Amino acid sequence: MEVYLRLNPDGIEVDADQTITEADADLYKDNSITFHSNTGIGALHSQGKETFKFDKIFAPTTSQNEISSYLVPSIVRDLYSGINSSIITFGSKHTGKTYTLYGQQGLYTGVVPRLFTKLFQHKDTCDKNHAVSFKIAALNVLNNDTINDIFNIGHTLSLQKDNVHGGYWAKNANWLYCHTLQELMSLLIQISNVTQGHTILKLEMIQTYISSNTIIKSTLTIVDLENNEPADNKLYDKFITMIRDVTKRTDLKSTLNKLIWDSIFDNYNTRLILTCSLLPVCQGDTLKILELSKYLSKIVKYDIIRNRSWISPADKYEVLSQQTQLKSDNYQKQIDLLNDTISLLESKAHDFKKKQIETESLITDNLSLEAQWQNLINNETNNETLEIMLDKNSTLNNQQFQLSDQIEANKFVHRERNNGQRVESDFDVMNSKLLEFINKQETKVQDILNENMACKEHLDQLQKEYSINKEKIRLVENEIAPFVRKELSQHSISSYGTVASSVITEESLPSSSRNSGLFQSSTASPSSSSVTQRSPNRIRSREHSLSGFNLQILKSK
Ligand SMILES: Nc1ncnc2c1ncn2[C@@H]1O[C@H](COP(=O)(O)OP(=O)(O)OP(=O)(O)O)[C@@H](O)[C@H]1O
Repeated sequence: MEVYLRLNPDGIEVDADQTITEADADLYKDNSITFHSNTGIGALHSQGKETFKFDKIFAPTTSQNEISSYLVPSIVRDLYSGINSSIITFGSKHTGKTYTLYGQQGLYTGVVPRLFTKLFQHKDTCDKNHAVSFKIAALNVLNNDTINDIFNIGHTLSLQKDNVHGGYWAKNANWLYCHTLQELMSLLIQISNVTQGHTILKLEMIQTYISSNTIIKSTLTIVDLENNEPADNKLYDKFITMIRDVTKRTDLKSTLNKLIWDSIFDNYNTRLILTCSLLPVCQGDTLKILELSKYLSKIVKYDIIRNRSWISPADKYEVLSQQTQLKSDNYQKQIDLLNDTISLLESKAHDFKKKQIETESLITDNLSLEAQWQNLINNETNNETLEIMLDKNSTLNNQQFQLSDQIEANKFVHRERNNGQRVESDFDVMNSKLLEFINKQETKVQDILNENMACKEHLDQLQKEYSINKEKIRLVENEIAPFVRKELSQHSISSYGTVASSVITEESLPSSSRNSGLFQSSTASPSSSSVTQRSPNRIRSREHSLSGFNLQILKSK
């Protein structure tokens, strides 16, 4: 942090008796002010002669151009180097804080508009590879600690921690992009028209180096602290308390303190401009401001640097450029690694998919086997079928073994027949021989079957005739014989056997036996004579004689 003092020109031209004169103080010597103990501020100071040192004292006659020429170039350089910068004005009432920052209303010739102009001028000199853009947000912090968004009037904002940039900022504050200097200037006018309480303005600068794919962000924070309160009131104490709290890292309570503390201490290159007046009526306030500077120089110069909270622009630039180089070096390596990892993962995924399909098919097979097994357990018929199948299978196996044994045996026989010489029989030859053998066997079987069929037909015929003859005998015995016996008894025929056969004619039978069909095939087969064991010729002659005999019986009646 650099601490500057700007003295207000009020009273410079008034009567020498009423102003601090060269005689009262060694003004601006080596950027310090020394008061003599007997007059003016020196008289107020209890310890008499006192010297207050600053990084720079801007005399009452310092013009806006001079102070800007001193401050602006270093701030532009910082911002383009990626270093955050802040300008804070603090001082007695109406001593030129706003005037220093923004200038006289309507003219805007203060440090800030000049700084903005220089930033845009520098942007125009950047090459095509180096793109620069700006965005701006502006807040008013009132004495009751409420925050108003200047770009969204009427909206009170709450505070939130800025985890990206550090410190605190207003939640949902409006950020407006500015593509031209004119846009930025018109926003500056808008800000100055609604200033109320403490005004905090943030300009974020984003630089993109397209070829190296690097983005550098830097922020400019401008704080115009209001001091409407009497000199002995608390703003000085509040300010000192804030600085003390921040350096001691104790919790900050006030919204204002939270909003500005990182602009002062957290990696910001801070320019604190203290303003005061040399008018006799302001001497009490001026003394407080001067003492403040003394306090600041003590704390800031030692504590902040010792805590390494502040990094010098050169160090920060070095770190940034090293990081950028490291990033680009590692970039390709990271891509290669990622590609390797991706292909490894893909192959693993492929393997896994394959295994998964195999497992699924195994599971399906198992389920089907299980179902079959369950089915077999549940169904006894199937069990029996299975047993039969197993039996058949084992029989088949036995036969196969037997066949192979036979083949082996054949080979052996074959070798034997070749006088013990080792002759390998080709399986095909063996097979065809076997087939030939089987065919022959089959033909034989077929012949036997045909013969059997013929025999069977003959047998059936014989059986049929046998049963017809048997029926005839039954008929003779049961129905015809009694009738014949009756006739014989009536005509005294002595021999039953000879007469019985002579009376068998259709007309002589009882009506129940006439259509029985017994006589239809009586002459069909020579075998029918087997019943009486007589030749066919003899039967024919007997019939002839029987019909004459029948006539005789009827005549005798
Ligand atoms: N160095 C200067 N040269 C010429 N005029 C100045 C200078 N400083 C301040 N003034 C004038 O003094 C008046 C008060 O200045 P300014 O409003 O900037 O004070 P301030 O400290 O911001 O006041 P406040 O405490 O009310 O915020 C303005 O009219 C301004 O133009």
